[in-house]
Amino acid sequence: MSMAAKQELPFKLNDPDLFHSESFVHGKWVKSKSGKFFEVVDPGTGKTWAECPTNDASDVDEAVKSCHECFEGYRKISPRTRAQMLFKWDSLIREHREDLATLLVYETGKPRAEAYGELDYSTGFTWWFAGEAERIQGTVFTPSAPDRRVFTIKQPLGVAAALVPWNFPIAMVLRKAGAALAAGCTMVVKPSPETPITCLALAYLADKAGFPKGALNVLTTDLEKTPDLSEALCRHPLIKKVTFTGSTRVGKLVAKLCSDGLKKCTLELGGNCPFLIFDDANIDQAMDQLFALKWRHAGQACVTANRVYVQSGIFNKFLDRWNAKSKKLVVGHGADKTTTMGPVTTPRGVEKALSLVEDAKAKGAKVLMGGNKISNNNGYFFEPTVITGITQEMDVAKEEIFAPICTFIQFDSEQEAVKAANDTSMGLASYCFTKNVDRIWRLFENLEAGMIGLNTGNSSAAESPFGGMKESGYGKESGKDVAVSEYMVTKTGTLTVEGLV
Ligand SMILES: O=CCCC(=O)O
Repeated sequence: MSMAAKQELPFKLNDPDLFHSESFVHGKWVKSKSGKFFEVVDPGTGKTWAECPTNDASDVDEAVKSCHECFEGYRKISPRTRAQMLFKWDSLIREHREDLATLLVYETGKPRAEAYGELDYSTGFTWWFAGEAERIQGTVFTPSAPDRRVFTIKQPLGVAAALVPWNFPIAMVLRKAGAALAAGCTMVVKPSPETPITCLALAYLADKAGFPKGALNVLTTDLEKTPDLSEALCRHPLIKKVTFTGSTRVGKLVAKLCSDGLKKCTLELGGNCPFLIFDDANIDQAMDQLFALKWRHAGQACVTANRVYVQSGIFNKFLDRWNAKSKKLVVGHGADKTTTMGPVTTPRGVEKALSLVEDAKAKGAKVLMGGNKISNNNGYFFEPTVITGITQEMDVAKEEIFAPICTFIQFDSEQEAVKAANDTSMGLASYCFTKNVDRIWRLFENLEAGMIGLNTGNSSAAESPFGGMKESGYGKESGKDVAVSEYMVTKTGTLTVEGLV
C-alpha cells in the first residue's frame, strides 16, 4: 500500500480497490527510483488528497522494456481477443462510473454532472475501439504488371507513449490507449501531474479486464520532472510512436524530439476556436450550444469557443441574453450538487485568466461581467467573465484562453467574419450558426480548422475523426480507420505469379 493510500480520502468510493497512487509497471504498483512523491491537490479546496511517485528519466527504460516484452506477444493475439479485452475494460469502466466520477471531480475540479459527461464520452472510445480492432484490413489489387499481384497489410508499430493532459484525463487516456491497444500496440502513459489517480484507476481496470502485463504501463510525475520524463520517453529507441495532447509550445518540442528518431507522432494542440453567429441563426440554438461549449469545465477545453463573432443585427440582443443566462451560473466545488461551474484546475490557470483580463482592459476592452479571482475555500476559482471590444492585438484574442472568459466581437459581413475567424495560427475547431444552407457549405469549406460545427457546438465523439490543422497539430484521434492507423504501418507485398499470363 502506498503512503497516500493510508491517508483518509476526502470522499468515499464504492470500490476502495479502485484507488491506487503508485505507478503501474508490468502488472505491479511501483515507486520511483528516487523514492520521491508529489502531491495531488483538490482544485476546489487547494488541499492535498493523494501522493504519487515522482518518476524521472531513470524510470523510463524499465517501463518501456516491459511494454516491449508484452508487445512481442500482444501483437500476435487475435483481433477478436483484443476486442474482447477492450469490451471487458469498457464494462468495468461503466461499472465504476460513480467512483471514477468522484475521482474526476477531485482531480480536475469539474462539477459531478460534467464528470458523468466525460465518462459517457470516454466509454465511447473503449466501445468504438473494441469494434475497430476487428475491422483492421489490408487491400489486394492487380497492378500494371499483369503477372503480379499487390497486397497490403497493416501491422502494429510497437510501443507507444502517451503524454496526456489534465482537462479530460479519462477521455484522453481512453482515446489514445483504446486506439493503440486495438491496433496491437502497447503503451506507456504519462498522465498530467494534476490527474494521475484516474489514469491509475484505468490501468487497474485494464489489468482486471485481462490485458497482459506491460500492455498499459503508467508512469506518474510532477511538473518539474515532466520534461525530463517526457524527453526520455520520446527518445527511447523502443518507443515507435508518441501521442501528445496539450499546448502548441510543448507540441513543437515533442515533434522535435520525435524527429531525431523519425518517430511517428500525433499532436492534438492548442485551439483558438472562433464561433460565428449570423443574423439568421436560431438564437436559442446558438445560445444553448455556446453555453454548453464555452462554460464546460470552466472554459478548459481545447475545442472551446475562444472568440465569439456575432453579426450586428443580433449582437446586442444576443449579448444581453448571454449575460443574463451566464449570471445564473453557480460557481463552487465540483462535489456540491448546486454547482454548475467548478474551479479552474491549476493555480496557474487563475493567474493566466487574470493576466488576460488585465491585458485586454489595458488595450481598451470592456469587461461586462466578472474578471476577478474568487476567494472561496482556498480553491482556484475565477468568475465567469464576459468581455467585448476585443481587437486582434489582445492576448485574449491571440492565445488559447483556457479559463471561463468569453469574448464577443461584432461583425457585418460573412467575408469579414471568415477573415477574422481564420486570422490565427491555430486551426482546431470552428463553429458557425446560420439557417442559410449555401452559407453553411461555404463556411464549411472556408473556415480553416480540422473540425467544423455547423449549427452544432461540441461535436467530439469516438466515431468522428478528431484533430486540427495549422499550429493545432496533425494526426487524427477517433473516427473510423484513421485513429487506429496512426498506430500501424502499412506493408506492401508484391508477388510475381508464374503462369498467370
Ligand atoms: O481539450 C481537448 C479535448 C476535448 C474533446 O475531446 O472534446
